[in-house]
Amino acid sequence: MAHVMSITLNPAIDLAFYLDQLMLGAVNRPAESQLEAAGKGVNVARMLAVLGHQVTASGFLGEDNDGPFRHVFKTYGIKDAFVRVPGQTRINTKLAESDGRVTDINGPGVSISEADIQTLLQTLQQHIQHQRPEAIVLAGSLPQGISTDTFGQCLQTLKATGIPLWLDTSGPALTTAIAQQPAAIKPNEHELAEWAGMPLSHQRYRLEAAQRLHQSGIEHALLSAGAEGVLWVSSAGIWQSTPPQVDARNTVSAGDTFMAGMLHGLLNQHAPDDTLRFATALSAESVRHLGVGDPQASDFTTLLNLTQVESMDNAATESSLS
Ligand SMILES: Nc1ncnc2c1ncn2[C@@H]1O[C@H](COP(=O)(O)OP(=O)(O)O)[C@@H](O)[C@H]1O
Ligand SMILES: O=P(O)(O)OC[C@H]1O[C@](O)(COP(=O)(O)O)[C@@H](O)[C@@H]1O
Repeated sequence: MAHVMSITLNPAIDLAFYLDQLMLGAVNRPAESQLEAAGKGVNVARMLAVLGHQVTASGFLGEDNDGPFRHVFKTYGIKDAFVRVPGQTRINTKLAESDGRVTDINGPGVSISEADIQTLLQTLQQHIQHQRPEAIVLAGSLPQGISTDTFGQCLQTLKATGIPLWLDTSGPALTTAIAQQPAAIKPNEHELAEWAGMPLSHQRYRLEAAQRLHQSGIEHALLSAGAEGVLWVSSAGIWQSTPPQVDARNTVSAGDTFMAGMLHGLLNQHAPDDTLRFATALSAESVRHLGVGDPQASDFTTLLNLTQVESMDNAATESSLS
């Protein structure tokens, strides 16, 4: 199994409520609530650790409320290389309703200073030199105090290590990330629509956008679209997957589970269709509950068998001719 470094610049403690139906402006009494250390890179780290990889997690954590993170790192055997900064890590609220709708309220996060950024870069360099990870994942939004320019410089530093860099972010940070030509990127269709300059509601537009991403110099362009599945454009061809129908209770962290599943398959040199099938089935498994996917779920083999994967190479050729 591989060593992976996972970076979360703006982690969160996720507070999830399960409601029949959200009533705005009224007292809501959820049937269930849960509090968990999260943030995109933390979720990816946890999923990779579950899949047997050695993971070092880094980024910034508020020193006043890092208990839930320390608990997760200990439980999953993740090496804690987070830089502590004054204040509290944000709490993100997830309101999951019985029809599968989820409302996210994601806070801005702690304020990061120039000195904090330098400390983080030194910490990362030490860990990278010492452990030589086979991949670096950087996932999630930017905290206050990190501009897209600074983010771009951090990405350049990471890319200069020569270690494949996997990115998942949104908004202006996504545009900056794409410009740095990482090894892989995984936006969802709403996030990529901003960069593409058009809604990606149809498969044809998604295919064009994913191809453009790959042609811009990104080896693995991964475009996810919730229950409609994933498009993957790489030099190994174009693949599409459709997840099985599941009872979607909480879609939070589905994207993180998917990204970890893809990295797992590629690090283990699994065939492209097996890699995509596994990651898609694992992310479908994850939406049935809070948190990342469970490859030990009793029906996981059934989910794998029900996940459709097909080569799109012909469709892409037809699309470029029309
Ligand atoms: N309702 C759903 N049913 C089955 N699988 C889902 C569902 N929502 C998400 N997934 C799986 O999780 C993957 C990532 O979800 P998506 O919503 O696209 O990403 P993100 O969580 O980053 O917004 C999808 O490609 C799909 O495989
Ligand atoms: O950094 P952002 O973009 O605010 O996202 C943070 C949120 O993303 C999550 O990691 C979930 O991400 P995905 O649903 O995309 O997998 C939550 O745990 C967290 O609250």
